[in-house]
Amino acid sequence: MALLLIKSRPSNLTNPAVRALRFASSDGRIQLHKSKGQHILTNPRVLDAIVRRSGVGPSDTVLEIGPGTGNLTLRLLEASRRVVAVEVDRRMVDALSRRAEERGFRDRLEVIHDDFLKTKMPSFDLCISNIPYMISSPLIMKLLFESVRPFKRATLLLQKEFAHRLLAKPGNPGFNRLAVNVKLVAGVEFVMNVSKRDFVPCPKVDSTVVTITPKLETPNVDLEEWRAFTRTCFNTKNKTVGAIFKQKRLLELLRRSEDRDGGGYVESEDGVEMGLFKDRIIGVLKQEGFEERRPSKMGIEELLHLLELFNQVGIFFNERRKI
Ligand SMILES: C[S@@+](CC[C@H](N)C(=O)[O-])C[C@H]1O[C@@H](n2cnc3c(N)ncnc32)[C@H](O)[C@@H]1O
Repeated sequence: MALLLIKSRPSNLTNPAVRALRFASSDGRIQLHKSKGQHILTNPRVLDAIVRRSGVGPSDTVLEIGPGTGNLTLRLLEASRRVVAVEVDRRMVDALSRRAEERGFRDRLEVIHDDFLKTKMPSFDLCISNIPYMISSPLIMKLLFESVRPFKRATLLLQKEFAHRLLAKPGNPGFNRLAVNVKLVAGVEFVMNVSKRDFVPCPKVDSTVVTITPKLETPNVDLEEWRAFTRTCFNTKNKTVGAIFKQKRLLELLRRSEDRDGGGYVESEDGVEMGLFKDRIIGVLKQEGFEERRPSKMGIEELLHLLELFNQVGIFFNERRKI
């Protein structure tokens, strides 16, 4: 029986202009690549605190994204039933596998050698990771919207400013589309700040640990439509939602604008045009150019439903709030 599972796929992260850094680890010298976000968390107190605050228990399967040389992984193996780690760098996969084997953990560790954003999502109870910061947004979207089955919680070490935008309330500076998308399906909580001095090599920015807990019930919404809708709302900087969709006026205009064939365009005060065909919204045209969208299944009723959901996540249509 293969005890240490390593699934492999060639990496496409082969930028020749990569800026490499020298780092002396306990496993020998490994060249760390900034382009892969390789900042190793070395402070044992912080590592222990992350494990403790994650609430991991002996029955949990943990997903770790970007385990690196395994400083966090070994602690997670001590505390959990099983760890599935996804790592893009072959050298890290080897270093981690060696360390896990030395510590007698090899039958409880599965290492997937792949880019997390491209790999098939494994099943897991908890995700606990010091992630590569440059893929933070797509990583969180993948966790929340592509998980095979519901998971309990994700405990993530994020760049401090990024974490604070996720924690921001509607109307606060920094509140962005990712925060809205996350808020629809999950709750985000602050856990602790981590100094940049706790990493080797020392990054330019401090970090923050947050937990992201999926809601037990998610709203009844076509997530693809929701994401297109929030993209429209957040593409127009420094505007309120009310300015983008003047609800009554927009709907009146939409209905009146329909031509003989059932198609038409209307323009809002902010230069946002919506294309209609037989009561279906087929595209959004803005001052900067046409935003490509597949013909939408969304009709006027669905648009109103999305606006209602916006209220539920705390963005009120009629309030003059900046988003
Ligand atoms: C910030 S380091 C964290 C290392 C380790 N978890 C720690 O706490 O010390 C990020 C790790 O993610 C890996 N990585 C970068 N991009 C990745 C991707 N797209 N998929 C999976 N792993 C990735 C890097 O090779 C690196 O090992």
